[in-house]
Amino acid sequence: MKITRLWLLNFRNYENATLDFADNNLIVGTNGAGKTNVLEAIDILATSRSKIVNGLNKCIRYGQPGFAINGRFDFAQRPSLTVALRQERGAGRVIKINEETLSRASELLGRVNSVLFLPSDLEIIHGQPVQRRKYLDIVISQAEPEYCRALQIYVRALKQRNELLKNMRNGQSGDLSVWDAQLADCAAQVKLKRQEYLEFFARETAQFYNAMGFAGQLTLKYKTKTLSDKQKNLEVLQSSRAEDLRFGRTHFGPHTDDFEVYLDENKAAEFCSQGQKRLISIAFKCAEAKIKRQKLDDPPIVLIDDVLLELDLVRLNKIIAAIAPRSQKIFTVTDTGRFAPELLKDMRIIKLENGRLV
Ligand SMILES: Nc1ncnc2c1ncn2[C@@H]1O[C@H](COP(=O)(O)OP(=O)(O)OP(=O)(O)O)[C@@H](O)[C@H]1O
Repeated sequence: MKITRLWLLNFRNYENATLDFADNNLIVGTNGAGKTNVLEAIDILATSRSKIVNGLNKCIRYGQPGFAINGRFDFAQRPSLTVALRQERGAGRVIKINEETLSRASELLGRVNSVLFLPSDLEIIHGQPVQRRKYLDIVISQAEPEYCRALQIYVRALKQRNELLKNMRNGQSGDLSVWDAQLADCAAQVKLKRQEYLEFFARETAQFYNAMGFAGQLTLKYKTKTLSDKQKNLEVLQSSRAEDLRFGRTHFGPHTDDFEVYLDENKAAEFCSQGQKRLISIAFKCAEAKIKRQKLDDPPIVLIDDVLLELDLVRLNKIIAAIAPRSQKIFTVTDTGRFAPELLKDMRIIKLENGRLV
């Protein structure tokens, strides 16, 4: 799929702008011109969230009551799609696909297929467990929207159980069994999917890392106590009630999962250089693109914010070819000098200045 037109109203530093895209695009502008904001907006149309800030209110142009983003997406084999997202300060999102309002934001998942490369992807390697879980959960949810539903039920049940544990700790009576049953079931579903996707990531990141021309064996370790069997999860939840009651929270379940990345048996977060971590995070994104290409049966739109540009051109070319041979690509750069003429040949150059096309 590809995005052909993006319209931004009061989004970040854009008052009102329309951008048209070709198959290969290079967004050029000085620091702060609004290049990343364009990629963020496209990614919001895919996930209904920002990967850069928590909460869409922060994306509203300063002093304005709300923003709107509108994207038109074309497919090789299907009719085009218009996705519109409007956010008013303090109110929820309204999302429309082809003018029809969605009742839940999660209905958007899987409709727009994109992969966003950001400098902050390094956090996959050395960030907190919650950031890795979030990354994995978003990828799986986009590829398999049913996963998102199991996860939402899990998160809601966990919140209710923790609430009840706190009340019971304060002397109120309560029955944990309803929440235990829901948690045990969803925990098994979440665990199985995370395991499946981490196995895929393990295989693919190792291959992409070596294909970029770097030596070393990349491996992943899924750190979880959650079990694939709901009955066994239920037994653990029941047997850990005393401890949960003492602390007023649930200790067991996929909300405590994590995964670690190793390069030649050394933990990447502690052992690897910044450059190596950057390359490993790029390998993750390449694997993500492959997952989406396979699961969603359509090459994802590849959005690359500066990050790959530290690499030499031979590697850059290799990566671009490996990520998505048939994908639409949108790069951002501060100047075109980094790009060899042969790479620039087929690119649409989009010049930006202070949130305006020039
Ligand atoms: N909510 C907002 N309202 C108005 N302007 C905003 C808002 N959020 C961010 N900005 C502005 O957007 C600009 C940053 O845009 P962006 O991150 O897209 O820049 P960039 O071109 O990618 O820069 P760099 O090359 O440094 O990464 C800054 O000038 C910032 O002040």
